[in-house]
Amino acid sequence: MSTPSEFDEFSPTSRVETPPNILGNVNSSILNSSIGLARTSSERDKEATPPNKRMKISEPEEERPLSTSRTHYSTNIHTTERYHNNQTLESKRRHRSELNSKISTLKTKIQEEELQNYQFSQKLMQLRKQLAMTKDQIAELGDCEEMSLKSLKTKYEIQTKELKLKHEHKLNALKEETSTKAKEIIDENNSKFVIQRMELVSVKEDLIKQIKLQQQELRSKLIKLKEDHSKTLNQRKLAVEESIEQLKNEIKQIDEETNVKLNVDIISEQEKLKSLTTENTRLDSIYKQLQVKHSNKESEITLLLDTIESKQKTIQTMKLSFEVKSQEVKNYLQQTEEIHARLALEEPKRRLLHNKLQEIKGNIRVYCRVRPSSTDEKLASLDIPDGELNDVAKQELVISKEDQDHTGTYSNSYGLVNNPSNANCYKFSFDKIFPSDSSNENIFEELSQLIQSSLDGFNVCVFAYGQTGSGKTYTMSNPGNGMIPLSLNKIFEDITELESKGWKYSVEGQVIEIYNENIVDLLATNTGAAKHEIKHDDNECKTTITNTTTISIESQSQAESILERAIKNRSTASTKANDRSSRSHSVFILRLRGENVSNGLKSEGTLNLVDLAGSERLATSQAKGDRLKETQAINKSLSCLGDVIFALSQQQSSHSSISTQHIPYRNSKLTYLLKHSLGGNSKTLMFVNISPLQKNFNETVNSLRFATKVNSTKLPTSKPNSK
Ligand SMILES: Nc1ncnc2c1ncn2[C@@H]1O[C@H](COP(=O)(O)OP(=O)(O)OP(=O)(O)O)[C@@H](O)[C@H]1O
Repeated sequence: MSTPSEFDEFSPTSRVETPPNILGNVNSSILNSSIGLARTSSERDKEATPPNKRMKISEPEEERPLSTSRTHYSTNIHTTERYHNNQTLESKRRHRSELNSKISTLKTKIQEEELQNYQFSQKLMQLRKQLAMTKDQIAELGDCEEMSLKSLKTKYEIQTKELKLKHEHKLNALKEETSTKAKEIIDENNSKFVIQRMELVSVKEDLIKQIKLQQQELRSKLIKLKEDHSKTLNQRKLAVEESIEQLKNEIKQIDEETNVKLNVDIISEQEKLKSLTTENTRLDSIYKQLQVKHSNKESEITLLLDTIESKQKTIQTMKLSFEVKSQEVKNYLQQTEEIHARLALEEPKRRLLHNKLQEIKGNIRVYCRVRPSSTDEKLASLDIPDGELNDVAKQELVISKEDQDHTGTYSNSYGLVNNPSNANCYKFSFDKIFPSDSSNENIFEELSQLIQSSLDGFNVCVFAYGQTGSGKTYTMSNPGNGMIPLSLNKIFEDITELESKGWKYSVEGQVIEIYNENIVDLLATNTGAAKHEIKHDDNECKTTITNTTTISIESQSQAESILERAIKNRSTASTKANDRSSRSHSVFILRLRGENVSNGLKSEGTLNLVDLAGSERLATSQAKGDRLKETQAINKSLSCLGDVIFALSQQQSSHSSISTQHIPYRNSKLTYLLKHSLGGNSKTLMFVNISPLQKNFNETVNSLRFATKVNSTKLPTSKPNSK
């Protein structure tokens, strides 16, 4: 793309706007002349020659091939084709004539153009000539200008010189004039100054006179002032002297007063000094006394030092004897260790003997416990004839519905048994009978041996049987001294004792409740109704309950808190189901696993502590609805318990060590759970709790009958779960 500046140089507008001055024409003529120099001579000739003479226009060339083609077609092509060809030829001819006319008009146009060009070139030449002329004129003008300039210069110089001269003349005249004027002025001023000076001198003299007068006045004034001042000074001096005198008098007075005071002080100080000297003499005497004491003490110290020396000697002798004693202790300890080792060796023997003793006592033991009465209600007659053992090593209990005066004890024998006519009089015999005044601790003495058996690897089952309110829970779970807390106490005591014999024990606990033949986990943290199934390993004589909480018990205190938790959970359930605790069996299961690191012996025993549901009969309880269902479930499970124990006794009486007799464990959840704690490898203790009240007589008799049935059973000789 061309820039506007390049384009504007040749545009018609730029030509119109350019002013037609001489310089512009000169430039264009110079331009044209330079262009003219660059052109060849032939080109210049062409420009000089008119275009119509120069151009040679040739005829159109289509004419010639048309005549040759026509002769060619006239011989070879068909007539119709020729007609068509003629037609086309005609149209082509017309077209050619049109074209020819167009060409001729174009030619005339070209000629016109060339003519115009020629005219333009002529004009250009004229302009070039004009330009050359103008150049010459300019040169002439330049020369003229130079000449005039020179003349002007000389003129200027002459005029300047003339002017300078004139100026100098004027200046000189002015100078002279000014100097005369100045002289005149100076002279004038000088005369004025002289006059003024004269005047001033006279003024000065006047002034000096005045000053002198004033000085005299001032001097006289000063003398007067000095006189006045000396007078006042004298007066003041006198006044000051007077005041000094006064002050001196005052000082004298003060001096006198101070002297008096000082005298008084000196007297008092002297008195003090006197008292101090007396004190000093007193202290002197004390010091003397102390010196005496000190000498006494010194003699005491020497005595003490002597005793210390003798004591040190005795310490020395004691040290020697201590060394001898410590050696003896070491020997004793060694002996103790040996004894312990021997004890560990003797332990299996001890276990065997202990078990034999338990067997002698009976693998099923029944203890009867009479609850104390707390009301004024009528009591039945209960007689425990002095607690003596009968010919089968049992204690007897005579019970009669006969009225008894409320004496609070049952130790009297009424001779009721000797009266066979008395239909309401019954005699029972058990392994042990605990009267109402027996404490839980007394009862536990009998149970503790079975705890030892459970640690030795036997399955032990402790029941509390009896009607509601007969004291089962009190016997089993009374906080602090129930059979369960005391058993736990005993277990942890024995475990620590057995540690010295090389035994290490682990204790696991579960607490469940059987209510309406359903198992409830009393240690569960969530209240969800998990299903519990009882499973047995008959080879290992082990029983497990699915989905129940098993807690590893490390200490007595932990065991107590577990028991508390179970009791709390049981009471919660009880509240929900209207005193359910009386109508459910609760079972505290303790698994005791022991291992002797010295001899590799292992033992595993289970201790089941069972608080059975109240055993009252349907007729007595007159239960209906849910209560009836509960009572039926209880009765069923309790009678199943009786059946199982009976079957076991039958098995025992057949003298068969191999289990051929069917034992109906499966008939109730309770018996099925206690399968391995009732038969075979087990020891059973049943507490039959009875009420002393006359109104409970029938239930008491029933309980005693059930207990008698159990007591008559002897389980086969058992072996511990030891490996
Ligand atoms: N030997 C006893 N000495 C003192 N109080 C006792 C004794 N035995 C029972 N009691 C008291 O008698 C009441 C009933 O006892 P307990 O609750 O133990 O009976 P229970 O047989 O467990 O009854 P339930 O079957 O309803 O659970 C309780 O208040 C208990 O403290």
